[in-house]
Amino acid sequence: MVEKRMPIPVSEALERVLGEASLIGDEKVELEESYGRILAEPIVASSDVPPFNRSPYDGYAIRSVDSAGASGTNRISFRVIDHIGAGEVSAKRLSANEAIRIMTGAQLPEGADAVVMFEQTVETEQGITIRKPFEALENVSLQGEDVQKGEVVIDCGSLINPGTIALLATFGYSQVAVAKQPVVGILSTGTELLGVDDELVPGKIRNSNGPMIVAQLKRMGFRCKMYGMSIDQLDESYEVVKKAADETDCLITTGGVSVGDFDFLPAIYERLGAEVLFNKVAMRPGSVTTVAVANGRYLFGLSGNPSACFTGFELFVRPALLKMMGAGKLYLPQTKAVLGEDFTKANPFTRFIRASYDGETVSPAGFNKSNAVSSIARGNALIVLPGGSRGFHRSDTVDVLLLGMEEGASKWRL
Ligand SMILES: Nc1nc2c(c(=O)[nH]1)N[C@H]1C(S)=C(S)[C@@H](COP(=O)(O)OP(=O)(O)OC[C@H]3O[C@@H](n4cnc5c(N)ncnc54)[C@H](O)[C@@H]3O)O[C@H]1N2
Ligand code: MOO
Ligand SMILES: [Mg+2]
Repeated sequence: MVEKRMPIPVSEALERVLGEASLIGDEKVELEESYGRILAEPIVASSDVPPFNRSPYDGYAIRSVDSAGASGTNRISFRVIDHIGAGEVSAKRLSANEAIRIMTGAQLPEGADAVVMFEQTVETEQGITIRKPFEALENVSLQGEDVQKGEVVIDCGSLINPGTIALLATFGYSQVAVAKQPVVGILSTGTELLGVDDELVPGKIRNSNGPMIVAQLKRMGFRCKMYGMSIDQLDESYEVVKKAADETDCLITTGGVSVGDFDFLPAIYERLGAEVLFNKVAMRPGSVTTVAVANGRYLFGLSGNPSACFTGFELFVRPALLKMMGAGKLYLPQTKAVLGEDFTKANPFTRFIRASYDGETVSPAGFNKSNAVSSIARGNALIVLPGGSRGFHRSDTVDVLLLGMEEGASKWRL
């Protein structure tokens, strides 16, 4: 008798997975190594930004009071007493009707409270004339207008993006506290599997899941430990899984989780004494996705079918790894879009369709069965159709998860 498995909703499965995540700890890295990592400390402004009042234009620094009453018929003259570029500080202090020629980024001289752009001046023998009055602080970039000293600018748990790098540099963080990255292992199971260089022979296929998961991890900035391929033989697979599980924080296996005669992962989990969190999820593809934990380590048993394997990674592995790092945004960004074509198949379970999203419309990316490889490559998104629904039509609005975005979302509605 084949074992009867009870499917649980995706949200419930996710909750069980995330409930097992323990923080991996943090480490210091050089600023230039920190891109793509998760901040393990908030960024606190060590100074105002900008740190001084400065000119946002190339022009002349003046005292606004001196410009009062200026007009086309009453041009007001200024004597130019100094000339500074960014990085220089004038030693002069402005007196009545004096101006300092100043370049963008230079600190406003003493006494000055406005800047006149070159284009608003006429040069004369002695200096310049202007034809309009300026208000106090007109054309001045104010100290602290961007960030104020002591402010928490970026929260702990944020992804370090290029802008974060700019901030870290602004505040003098030559080293940054970031979350350590979990050690992730990958093992592809299946007697049918060949390496990428092998010739196809009857009954065999090349291992595509292994390299695909390496790339899914790489997209998250992770490297991984490769455990290659193992044949469907219980003792042999057990030894590899045991070794890999001992050496990693998270082991991802592909294949061998269903109810077939050569699907040995369930027996391996049992032999390991692992706790199986679930082995059936109400989703398509990836219904057989199995997640277990042993000694505080994750064992992700992703389905062998490529589309199911891909989806299982994005839905469960990705948020779990991010949670281990204390990330604030665990989930793929979600949006709504208009369906580009009919999808009339019934959805007994929540269905995740590899799809192509153009910013407005989303359409299935071709052949979309669990065993499909092509639609993974052609897609940049997943359409989510709720379980128990059928008959989605062109122009209907559907939920979409976006793939490959730099940073995810902090909430999910599945
Ligand atoms: N009687 C039942 N049969 C099946 C059920 C079921 O509920 N009852 N579930 C089906 C579903 S759904 C899926 S999905 C698959 C899952 O199977 P496994 O996770 O056990 O994976 P395998 O049997 O090892 O392989 C499935 C499929 O994928 C190919 N594969 C495996 N590894 C790779 C790889 N590394 N690269 C590319 N392709 C791979 C493999 O050759 C098979 O074609 O079970 C259904 N059966
Ligand atoms: O796990 Mo299977 O992918 O539902 O097709
Ligand atoms: Mg199988």
